[in-house]
Amino acid sequence: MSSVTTRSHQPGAALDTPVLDVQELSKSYRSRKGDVPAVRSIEFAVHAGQFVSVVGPSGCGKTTLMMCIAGLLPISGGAVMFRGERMSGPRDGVAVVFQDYSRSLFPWLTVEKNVALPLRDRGLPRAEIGHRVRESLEMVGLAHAAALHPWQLSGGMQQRVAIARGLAVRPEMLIMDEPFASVDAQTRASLEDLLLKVWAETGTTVLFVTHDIDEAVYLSDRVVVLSQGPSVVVADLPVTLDRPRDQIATKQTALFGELREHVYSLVMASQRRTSLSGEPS
Ligand SMILES: Nc1ncnc2c1ncn2[C@@H]1O[C@H](COP(=O)(O)OP(=O)(O)OP(=O)(O)O)[C@@H](O)[C@H]1O
Repeated sequence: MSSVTTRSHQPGAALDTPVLDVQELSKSYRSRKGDVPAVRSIEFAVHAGQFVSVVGPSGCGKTTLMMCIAGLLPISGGAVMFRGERMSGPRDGVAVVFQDYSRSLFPWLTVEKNVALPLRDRGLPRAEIGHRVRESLEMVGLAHAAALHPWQLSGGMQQRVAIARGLAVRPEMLIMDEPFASVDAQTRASLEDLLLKVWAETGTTVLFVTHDIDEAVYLSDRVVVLSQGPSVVVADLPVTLDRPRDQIATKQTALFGELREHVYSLVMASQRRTSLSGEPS
């Protein structure tokens, strides 16, 4: 059993201080023709322990937004506040998991060494590194694979290693950018459930980007819907489905159907408005 401190998750509880407060964030990329805006004026907050997903039309700026929030890209305007402090670069309390596990894991390092990497960077003592690596590999069910190399694992297992690496730093917030987009549907469902289990065990705040509206509704406490790029927030919807969730029972509820339809219609409406006017609304 994992020795991680277990915090029982109560959606709606301890929601006073936002862990993350995104204030009028804008980001433009430089091009030869001048600045090209990718996100316009994004505003939302995420409170401690919440699971919040961000969805939007393809190319609307989801990855750009996540990179800005993680402190990996400089912002053009507004502010990203983490626990009330303005973020100006990567922070120890924030871990990021990307879609492409094959590029984020080092093939020449064992699973154990991949997970240990950010802990070595932070200069943690050896014994503490060993403890945390074992703990996070246990959380994702990969304790037995510690001595293997990424290329000896399936895609789903490699993404579990990437998640373990994020968890090993015991982040206050885990940012995930389409983490399950490169695996098959069955693996995706089991990774979603694994993530919900780890989230409930650790109480980590999760900010999750996905193309998949069903996935966003299934996992989240809230779904933030972005417009076509340069994006703004068009809706911030609470998801009041009971927890723990179940791939079959939850998705059969009337509420799940209503929520997915609502989010889907918002995304489609935003796409339609853009293609009719040529301008994002
Ligand atoms: N490094 C860059 N330089 C210039 N423009 C960029 C850069 N990265 C992204 N863009 C542009 O910014 C806009 C938003 O891209 P981004 O990848 O953030 O969107 P996305 O919503 O994550 O896309 P997808 O849904 O396809 O994953 C796009 O028009 C894209 O072409």
